[in-house]
Amino acid sequence: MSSAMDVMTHSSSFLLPTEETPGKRYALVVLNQNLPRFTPLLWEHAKVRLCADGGANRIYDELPLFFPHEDASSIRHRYKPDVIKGDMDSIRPDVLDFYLTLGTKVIDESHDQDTTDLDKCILYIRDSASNQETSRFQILATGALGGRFDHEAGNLNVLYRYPDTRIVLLSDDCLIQLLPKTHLHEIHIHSSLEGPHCGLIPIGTPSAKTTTSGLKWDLSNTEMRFGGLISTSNLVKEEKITVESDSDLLWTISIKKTGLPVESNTP
Ligand SMILES: Nc1ncnc2c1ncn2[C@@H]1O[C@H](COP(=O)(O)OP(=O)(O)OP(=O)(O)O)[C@@H](O)[C@H]1O
Ligand SMILES: Cc1ncc(C[n+]2csc(CCO)c2C)c(N)n1
Repeated sequence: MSSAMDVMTHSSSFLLPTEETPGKRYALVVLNQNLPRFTPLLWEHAKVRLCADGGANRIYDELPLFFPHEDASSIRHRYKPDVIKGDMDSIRPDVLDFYLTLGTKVIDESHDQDTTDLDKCILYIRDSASNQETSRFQILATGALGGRFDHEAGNLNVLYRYPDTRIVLLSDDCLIQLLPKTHLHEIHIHSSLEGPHCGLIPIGTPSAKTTTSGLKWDLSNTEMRFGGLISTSNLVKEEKITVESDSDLLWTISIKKTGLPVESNTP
C-alpha cells in the first residue's frame, strides 16, 4: 500500500453494550421504518437523538414494545427525541403534539421538496457541530435499509453527498458506510456482533484498482464496476480488514442475530 494517505479506522463498537471508546459519541437519526432491535442501546449512548419526520411515529409506537413489562407512557417520556425534522407529511398529529408538549424541537421544512428527511437531519447535525467535530463525529441512521428501494437509494445518496461525515446506515440485518478514496481504511471487526458476510461495492463510480486484505476473496489492484465484477457475498477472514481504492466504495457487513445485547432492554 502507498504511504502518503492517512488511515481512517472503522469499528462497530456502538453495537457493544458498553462503548469501548467513550470519547467517540454519535448522533442517532431514527427513520420511518421498523426499529432495529438494538435501538434502545443506540439511543442510550447517543449524544443527540433526531427523528426524521415519520421516524417519530416509530419511537412512539414501537419503543414501548421493547419493554413489555413497563408502562408505555413512561417509556415514551424516557425516550424523548431532541429534534424532529422533515417535511412533516408522515408524522401523526397526536405524535407531534405529544413530543411538542415534552419540549422536543420541531423543525418543519415542508417548503423543501427536493431533499429527503434524512438529508434534512444530517444538515441539522452538521450545522450544529464544529468542522473539527463533524469529521470525527459519527451519525447512525436506523431503518435505512430494507423497504422501499427509492428510499434506500436516497439514503445511500446521503453517504455520497457528505463524504467527509461518518454516516452509518443501519437495519436489523446489516450496516453500510462509505469508504472515501482519500484514505486507506482499516476496519476492525467485532466478530461476536458482525460478519462474516460482507461486500465492497463501487456504486458511485467504477474503480480501476481496489486492494484489500483480510477477506476470503481479497482484491489485488482489481477493477470493480457494475456490469462487471463487484464484491458481494464476500467473507471476513481476519479481525482487521484493509481497503485501498481509487474510488469511493460502499462497505457493508452483516449484523449477527445473536450476540447483540438485550440486557439494556430489561428494567
Ligand atoms: N421504506 C423505507 N426504506 C428505507 N428508508 C425509509 C423508508 N421509509 C422511510 N425511510 C427513511 O425515513 C425518512 C422519513 O420517512 P418518511 O416516511 O417520513 O418520509 P417521506 O418523505 O414522508 O416519504 P414519502 O413521502 O416518499 O413516502 C425518509 O426520508 C427515508 O430516509
Ligand atoms: C427530480 C425529482 N424527483 C423527485 C422529487 C421529489 N422529492 C425528492 S425528495 C422529496 C422530499 C421527501 O420528503 C421529494 C418529494 C424531486 N423534488 N425532484
